[in-house]
Order: sequence, then structure tokens, then C-alpha cells
Amino acid sequence: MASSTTPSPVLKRPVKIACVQLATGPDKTANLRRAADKVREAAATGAKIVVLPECFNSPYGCDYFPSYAETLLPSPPTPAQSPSFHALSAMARDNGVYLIGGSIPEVATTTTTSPSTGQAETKQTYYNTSLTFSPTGALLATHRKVHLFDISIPGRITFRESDVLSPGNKVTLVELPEYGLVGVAICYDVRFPELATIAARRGCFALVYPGAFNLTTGPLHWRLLGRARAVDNQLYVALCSPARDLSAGYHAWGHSLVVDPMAEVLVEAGEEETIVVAELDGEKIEEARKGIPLRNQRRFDVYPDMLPPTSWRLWQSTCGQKTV
Ligand SMILES: NC(=O)CCC(=O)C(=O)O
Repeated sequence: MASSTTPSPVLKRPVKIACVQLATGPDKTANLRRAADKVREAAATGAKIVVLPECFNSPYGCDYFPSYAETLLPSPPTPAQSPSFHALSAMARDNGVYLIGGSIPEVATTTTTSPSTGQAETKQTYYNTSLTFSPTGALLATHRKVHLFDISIPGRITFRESDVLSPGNKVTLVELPEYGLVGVAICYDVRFPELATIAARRGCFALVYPGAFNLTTGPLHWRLLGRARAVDNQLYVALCSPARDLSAGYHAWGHSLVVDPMAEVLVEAGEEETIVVAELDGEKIEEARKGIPLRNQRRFDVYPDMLPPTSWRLWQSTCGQKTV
């Protein structure tokens, strides 16, 4: 057991997190209004970190991304360019919470001059993007989904986000000054342990994934992946889904949950609209890390491929050949 006076280097003080398992529909304005009501409810529980689901302002699906997409850059966008940006900022400010604003479809427009015709050409690129706001309503971080959801399980589900979306290209860490660092990624990103491990090694106390798993992989993998990322990295993991709507084209699994650093599920929703709340405590992180000291036991001499590329090149030149 960590002593009660052991301060956690990664989580400065206990904090409540709330995942809003929002019921969404095709009306963006109604989705934003409903999100605002639910964020208020979540804040009333004492939660200081509130999370919304993936694509909380729209139905989820490739057919919807372009028509719901909003312009976020240059930042800050105008209310006409991004009503969701301004609604999220107001939700965070009005309730004095850190708001990990699920995700929204984003469009970025670039204009280039064609070398052959000399004509201006406009290109639109779409992303699945999460915005995090501070309790004053300031934008703290933007995460564009890095791993696009492209799967094909015959007879069950085929989905190709990459038909419409482009991927982001960074690990997103958000500094919450009173508490510490949180890693934010989106849904399918949870399947990639590398992203989570990098965030953990850079000092995060929690990994937060707005997501929308489906009824094929959800029952098999959602909880498992949440627990896996927690036990791998000995930190808290929160997964936040939309509520299930069987009248929608995509049926979300629901089951928003929070897992502790020993991989115990602290709270888990069913499929309906609800809010799940859990307290995160740095002592739990230290206790897990003290009892099972993975962080001092890594054998990068055995798996140099896991080092950052610069260190790996150094290892290769000094220690040997890469073997597969
Ligand atoms: N929205 C998503 O990325 C869905 C991911 C998913 O369902 C999976 O199985 O992975």
C-alpha cells in the first residue's frame, strides 16, 4: 500500500471524472443543447473532468461526416464556422469543468495553385476531431483521430472511415494544471497500445477515449481494451460512448466506463443515456506501480524497436542488428 502521504507525481489531487453517454440524433442544434444539459448534470455530481462521446453532434457514419463537418482552423473559428466549438467552450466555462468534448467531424480547406493551369484549386480534408476546453472556456488541445476505423468482418460489419476522413498525426497530451496530464485519443485509437504507452511514459494519469464501438466488436473488445490499456500502463482509462439508438444507421455499443490502474472497472453504463462518474486518486496509481514495478523492469535491450527511432538507430549502431 502506498502511504497516505505519498504524493503522486502524475495526479496531484483526487478528481472526479464523468462520462456522458449522450443520446444523439440527426439534429445538430438539438444534440448541442442536449449535451449542454448533460454536462451541467455531470458537473453537478462534483466532476471536474467531463467527457462527451465520439461524434456527439451528429450521427456516426461516413455519409454524415461532410455534411456535419465544421471549420476549426484558424482557431478560434467564428460561431458560423463552428457552432460546436463555441457550444463546448460555453459548456466548460458555465460549469467550471475541463471538458473533453467527444469528437466532431472537422473540415479543413486548403487552396493551392495548380502548376499546370495556374488556377486556384480548393481541397477539403475531413477529420474526426476532439476538442478539450479549460474551465474558463479556453481551447487546450485538439486531437484528430490517428487510427481510422477501417474494418471488415464478413457478414457482420464493414466500415471505412478512410473513404472520407484523413488521419491525425500526433499523440495528444493535455495539461490540466491542478491535476496533471491526460492523454486524449478517439475510439479505434484505443486498439493501438503504442499510443497509450507513449502517453503514459510522458506522465499521464489517465487516458480518455471518446468512442462509439459497435454491436459486433463492442461486447468482445470494448471493456477488454479499456482494461488492457489500464493494466499495461497502470493508470486510469475512461471510454465514453453515445447511447444506443437502434433507429440510427450505426448502433453504438454504449457501456461507457472508467477503469482503475489495477484494471478494475469502477463504473460501467448499460446502453441507455446516462452519466457514469468515478473518482481518480493518484495514490491508486502509485500503489499499482509500487506493487507491480513494470516501469523499472522494462528490457529495452531486448526490444529496441520500442525505443524512439533516434534511440533505436543509436542502439543498432552500437549493439547489433535488428532481428525480427
Ligand atoms: N468509431 C470507431 O472507431 C469504432 C471502433 C470499433 O468499433 C472497433 O471495433 O474498434
